[in-house]
Amino acid sequence: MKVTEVKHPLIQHKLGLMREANISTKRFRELAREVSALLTYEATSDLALEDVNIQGWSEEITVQQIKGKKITVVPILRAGLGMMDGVLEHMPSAKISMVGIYRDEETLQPVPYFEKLVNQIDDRLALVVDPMLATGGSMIATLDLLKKKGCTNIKVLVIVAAPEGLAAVEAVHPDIELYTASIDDGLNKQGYIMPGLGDAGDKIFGTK
Ligand SMILES: O=P(O)(O)OC[C@H]1O[C@H](OP(=O)(O)OP(=O)(O)O)[C@H](O)[C@@H]1O
Ligand SMILES: O=c1cc[nH]c(=O)[nH]1
Ligand SMILES: [Mg+2]
Repeated sequence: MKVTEVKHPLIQHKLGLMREANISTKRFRELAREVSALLTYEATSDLALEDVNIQGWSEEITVQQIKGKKITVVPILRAGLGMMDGVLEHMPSAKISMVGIYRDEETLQPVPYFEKLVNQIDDRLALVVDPMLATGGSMIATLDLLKKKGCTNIKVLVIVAAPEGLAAVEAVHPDIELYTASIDDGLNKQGYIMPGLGDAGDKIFGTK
């Protein structure tokens, strides 16, 4: 699995701000969106371009455009929704595929509860977004689902990843490319990422 920890100063600065204990819902949301936009910039740096002829201001010219442009953003509900707008800043026409999965607080096992994917998802690059990769269970369940639907071109964007979650995803989905703002120290006894961000879904939605 290709894992990229994006060390760009803007990302590291914004991630540091997200870790502050008393951050407001508004600020956490803003920063999640901003970090997601920057991760998207990095994750799409290898998209193929093609030459296209257009009418320029004085003559016909050849410009470059992204080839195919078939992308679907896949937020893992709920917290993944906090990253969606940041991704869409760079690709406003992308289709959205929703996957609802929560992690059982006792067993830490993923519990799927919703699924609405775009048609012909097998034809698209899927950008899966979730701020937290902890045990990896929720991400593995999402990747299993996308592959079952025929998706072969998948990239994952997470704001914070635990080494345990990365190893778990790698073991089952070694073909995936993953971009993260930070590989943190590891999981605590409750399965939270340390130092992490706390409960990202609660922080984005203002629930406690
Ligand atoms: O890697 P894992 O151990 O599976 O944990 C990570 C998952 O936990 C969080 O979601 P949560 O279950 O809190 O749901 P929410 O987004 O609705 O708050 C997070 O957004 C991931 O989806
Ligand atoms: O640290 C963690 C782990 C799972 N889900 C979160 O929101 N935070
Ligand atoms: Mg949550």
